[in-house]
Amino acid sequence: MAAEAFTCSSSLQNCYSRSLPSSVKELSEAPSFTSLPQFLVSHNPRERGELEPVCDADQEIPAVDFDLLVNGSPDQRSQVVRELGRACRDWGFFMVVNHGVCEGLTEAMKQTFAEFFDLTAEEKGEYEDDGVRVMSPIRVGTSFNTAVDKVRYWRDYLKIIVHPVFHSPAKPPTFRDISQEYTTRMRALGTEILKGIWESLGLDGAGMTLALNLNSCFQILVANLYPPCPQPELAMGLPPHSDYGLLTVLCQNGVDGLQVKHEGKWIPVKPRPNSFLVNIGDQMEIVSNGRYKSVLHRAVLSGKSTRMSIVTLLAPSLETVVAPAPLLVSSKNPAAFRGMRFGDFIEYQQSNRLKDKSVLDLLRLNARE
Ligand SMILES: O=C(O)CCC(=O)C(=O)O
Ligand SMILES: [Fe+2]
Repeated sequence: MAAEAFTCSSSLQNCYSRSLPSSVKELSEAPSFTSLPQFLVSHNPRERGELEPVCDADQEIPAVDFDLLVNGSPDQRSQVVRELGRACRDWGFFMVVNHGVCEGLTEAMKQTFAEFFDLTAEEKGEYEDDGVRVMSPIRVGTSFNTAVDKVRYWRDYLKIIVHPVFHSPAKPPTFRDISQEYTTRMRALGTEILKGIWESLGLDGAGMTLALNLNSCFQILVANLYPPCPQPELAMGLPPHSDYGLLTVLCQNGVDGLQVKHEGKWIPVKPRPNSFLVNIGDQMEIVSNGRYKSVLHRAVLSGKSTRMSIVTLLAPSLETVVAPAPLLVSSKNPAAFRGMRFGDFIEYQQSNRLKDKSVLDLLRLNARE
């Protein structure tokens, strides 16, 4: 496919109903598509002087034993809580092992997402993301937000708000049951991890649900699809960003691509069988008064394989005004952020370009960061 013909379609933007490629998946599958049109060139490491990844293994990434956290003796729990605290402080992300979520469920979730992405453009078009109604419960699209992106990222997505009200696309027929079970398990897992993190800050774990209105927490399920890219070094799946929630639980399909910034360097995170990767989000940085920082990460591409990641993001209810926990604020540690209603934070984050920690940065109260 000629780059020009593709470009003038203004495609990947509003063309699900037309006979043009409507996704990077479709584009990637076109036999004659061999080079990227300019609007998909989103990465030039030399120009940006970015640091290249330096580690080719992730053995240092902390692991947290979920079973010991919830079923261990009080001593074992205290030990895991301390490890959680260290992981949050030093890394902002960690692997969760012994989580008790059956592998069959995670595999079924990946499979049913793959079937969704295989639906026709017309079938998916019902949920097309217009980039403006960013709180629509089900959104399908490409890039991050095509209404504001300067360049297109090489990523197709399906985003579904699953709590406090559960939503599901009608197709494929298995989607509803599988996603309901998966998201319920993820919410339970995430809430227990949040409790451990809360305790590691010296706060009362039992008070967390009330403080963050977690009974009506905001939870979103996102599938990211990164098809093989003909020029992977010139494009990005997702640019460096932090996640907007309290924490994110991620599973991957076995293809490399996630990189996390740690001590100024990009570290590739190898998908580890039967584990979830958890990272701290912006709301946790705010409530912890900057003790636990949200972590920058990005998705790079493969020339050969399709990568899929499934993201569960947990956050306070939309009405919650998120501010530093009062017990973590003192004259020695003044509030580092001003409070903001979470619903306003997410709308702003989703309506603007994805760039580093730009939304959180707007709330900083002093320059000590
Ligand atoms: O694909 C990945 O591994 C990361 C996805 C991600 O960062 C996101 O959806 O926010
Ligand atoms: Fe992310």
